[in-house]
Amino acid sequence: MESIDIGIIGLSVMGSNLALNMADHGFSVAGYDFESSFTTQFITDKPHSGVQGFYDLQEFLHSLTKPRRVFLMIKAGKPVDTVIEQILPFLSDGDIIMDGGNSFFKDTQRRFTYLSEKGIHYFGIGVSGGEKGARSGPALMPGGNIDIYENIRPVFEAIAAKIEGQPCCFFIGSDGAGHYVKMVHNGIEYADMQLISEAYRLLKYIGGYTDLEISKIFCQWNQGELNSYLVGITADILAECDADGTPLVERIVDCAGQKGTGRWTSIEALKQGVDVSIITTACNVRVLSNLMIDRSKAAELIGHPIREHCADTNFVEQVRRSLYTAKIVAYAQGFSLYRSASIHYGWHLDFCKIAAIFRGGCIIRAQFLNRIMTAYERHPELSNLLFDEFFYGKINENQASLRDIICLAVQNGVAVPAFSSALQYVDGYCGGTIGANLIQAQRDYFGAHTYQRVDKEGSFHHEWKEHYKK
Ligand SMILES: NC(=O)C1=CN([C@@H]2O[C@H](COP(=O)(O)OP(=O)(O)OC[C@H]3O[C@@H](n4cnc5c(N)ncnc54)[C@H](OP(=O)(O)O)[C@@H]3O)[C@@H](O)[C@H]2O)C=CC1
Ligand SMILES: O=C(CO)[C@H](O)[C@H](O)COP(=O)(O)O
Repeated sequence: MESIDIGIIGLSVMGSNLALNMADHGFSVAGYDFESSFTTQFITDKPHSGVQGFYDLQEFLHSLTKPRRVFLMIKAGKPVDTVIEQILPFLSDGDIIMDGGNSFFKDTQRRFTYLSEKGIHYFGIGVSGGEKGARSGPALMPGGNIDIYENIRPVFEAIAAKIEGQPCCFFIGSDGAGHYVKMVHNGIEYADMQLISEAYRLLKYIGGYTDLEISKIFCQWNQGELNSYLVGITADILAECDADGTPLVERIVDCAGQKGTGRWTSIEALKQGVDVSIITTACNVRVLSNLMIDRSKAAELIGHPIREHCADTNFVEQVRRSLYTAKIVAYAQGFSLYRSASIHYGWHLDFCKIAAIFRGGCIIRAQFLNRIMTAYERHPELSNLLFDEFFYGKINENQASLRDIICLAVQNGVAVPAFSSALQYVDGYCGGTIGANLIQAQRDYFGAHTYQRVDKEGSFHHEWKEHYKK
């Protein structure tokens, strides 16, 4: 025994496919799942000479070469703590536990410290790419102790997606940095999906296009600057029909779940004082989508404009430009949060490398990540992507389309909260004053919170006539 390179606990969608990917790259893999039928299914449905299934936890851990490398690919949250406690008695000094699930980064920081004190090394590894990515090349975001990273680097670089020959995997930073980067990746994923969904609804309800026609439009868009995994799969999805020929998407309930990473991004951004309004909007839409009964009640009570198919010949192009522009803003917001977190947590995040690894394997892979890389290569300290010449150039080029499309949507009662949020961000950022002078005055009026002046340094309080009159 003691000869297997790496052990994976959790043989569901992700764990089983990552195990096969590792085995394809010449690593011997031990697989274990607390549900024995998963192990049986794993070794019978997907047999591989490099993979061995185990039914006994102790045997599984004893099969691993020391220092042991144990990769957890299980449900995030309490199960990770439970499994860590279950395996700890069988581990020795210097062994390595890696958590590849979507764990909250603060849990990863806590586990990192807890296990370090016990002589166990801990890595939080962001994994993106879903089932297919796990099998043939995900994007990987490892965070932990850089001195130990060399011990696991060969495995992860081997199995990661490759772009221009480079693995979509690099050491992100200490303790929870890898999971943080994955969390915001998912936040951006929520925003991107919501924007695409709004573009679809515009094309459908204002453009009057059928699902199949919209699939072709997305297919066309995927050939240009919007080229991305999510635009590509949207084209596929819209072309898919149910048994009777009805577009399948029409048969799917208008209600979407969330496991938490988008919401965490939004909460974290509020704590950091960073505006990620498009991500927050996308979370809110998922929340609203779940209020099915309330939504139908509201639809009966509150009148709605009659929708017209009022698109002109330029309409599709205007929606495309709007989607591209709003997408730029969403990524700019996500990367602003990286910047703030990098300073706050002392992670020294490399934004260019983060954009680079997102180009392959992951759900938000997109051609325009090359533009983000270029922007950070040009200006590593860029405080907001919108200050890069390519991106502000695109906003200048396309903002008229975004405004026109939002007006059309508002007039027709087609909700486009993420498109609107993108424009509000741009207008708030670039439109001169945003009304905070009046807010300062109000705070000083009711709470004597003081205000700052444009013509003098310092803090001032005013004896507001009406407030202080006897
Ligand atoms: N699916 C995806 O596209 C992606 C998922 N992830 C993350 O990867 C992780 C695994 O995802 P996925 O493969 O989809 O599977 P699930 O998120 O459905 O989790 C199922 C796995 O977690 C294990 N598990 C659940 N509860 C416990 C527990 N209390 N103790 C021990 N094990 C437990 C299950 O084991 P058992 O059979 O014993 O119940 C099973 O192996 C999750 O954290 C997920 O968020 C990351 C990227 C993409
Ligand atoms: O991490 C992922 C993709 O990158 C997972 O698919 C995740 O489950 C997506 O988040 P949610 O379930 O909240 O939509």
